[in-house]
Amino acid sequence: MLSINDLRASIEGKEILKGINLEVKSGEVHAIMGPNGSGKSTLASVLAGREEYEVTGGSVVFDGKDILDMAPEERAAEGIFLAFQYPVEIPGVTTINFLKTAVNEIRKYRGENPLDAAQFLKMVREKAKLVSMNDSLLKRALNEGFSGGEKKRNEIFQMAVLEPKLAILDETDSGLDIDALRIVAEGVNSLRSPERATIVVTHYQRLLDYIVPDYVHVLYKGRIVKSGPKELALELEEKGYDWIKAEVEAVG
Ligand SMILES: Nc1ncnc2c1ncn2[C@@H]1O[C@H](COP(=O)(O)OP(=O)(O)OP(=O)(O)O)[C@@H](O)[C@H]1O
Repeated sequence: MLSINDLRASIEGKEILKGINLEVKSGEVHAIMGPNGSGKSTLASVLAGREEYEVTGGSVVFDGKDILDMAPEERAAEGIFLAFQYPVEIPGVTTINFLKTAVNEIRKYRGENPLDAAQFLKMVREKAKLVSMNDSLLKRALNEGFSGGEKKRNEIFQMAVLEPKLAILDETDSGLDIDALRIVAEGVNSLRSPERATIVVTHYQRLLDYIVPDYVHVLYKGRIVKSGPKELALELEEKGYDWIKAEVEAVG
């Protein structure tokens, strides 16, 4: 589904990603961990097409198409969802209207008819139930005055409504409490299916107790320096990152 080859990216002339290689197949959940400043959020942002980052080499192929030349909206329409670390507030636009526009833009891109109000509401009610989203939040302006946990739930709800093929969750610095961890985990698990995949970027080993990943990767100095099964996250929790750093330095 997703094939990242020798991906390099810079910000303000500084190279942050120094040759990332990663294969994600449908049905899989991949966790990306690593010390502070290793490039995790940069990777998530580059995959989502955020413009501050300059891609200086490599390729990212999603469902057979190179996405690096696509605008973020096109990537979304192709089925990639990035839950932003700090979701934006849009005063005056309700969550539900925002989502209706987003869903219908994606349908248009795919050559499908837009959903009418009744069809959309029916779908939204089902999804809201799935992620225990409170009705009153849907009618409030997008993210305005939402607590951290409410924003998080809203983000996961957006993901449920948009039904992405690939969800990229960046939870490196989002201050998740136990409830928010559960919200994220339940959302991801409820969307787990053989046709979809998830990449979860996180510092929280605990999150991986709830979202059990198929693979764990450690990013360090802009490269994936170690990959392993879910047990690798436990080993990291116990031993920290120093042993991995030492291994990398020893190899040069
Ligand atoms: N806008 C920016 N301007 C300059 N440097 C940046 C910018 N954004 C990121 N960087 C640098 O890129 C490097 C990687 O940052 P990134 O946020 O991707 O790391 P991370 O692995 O997600 O870190 P953390 O675990 O601390 O969230 C850091 O050294 C950071 O200072």
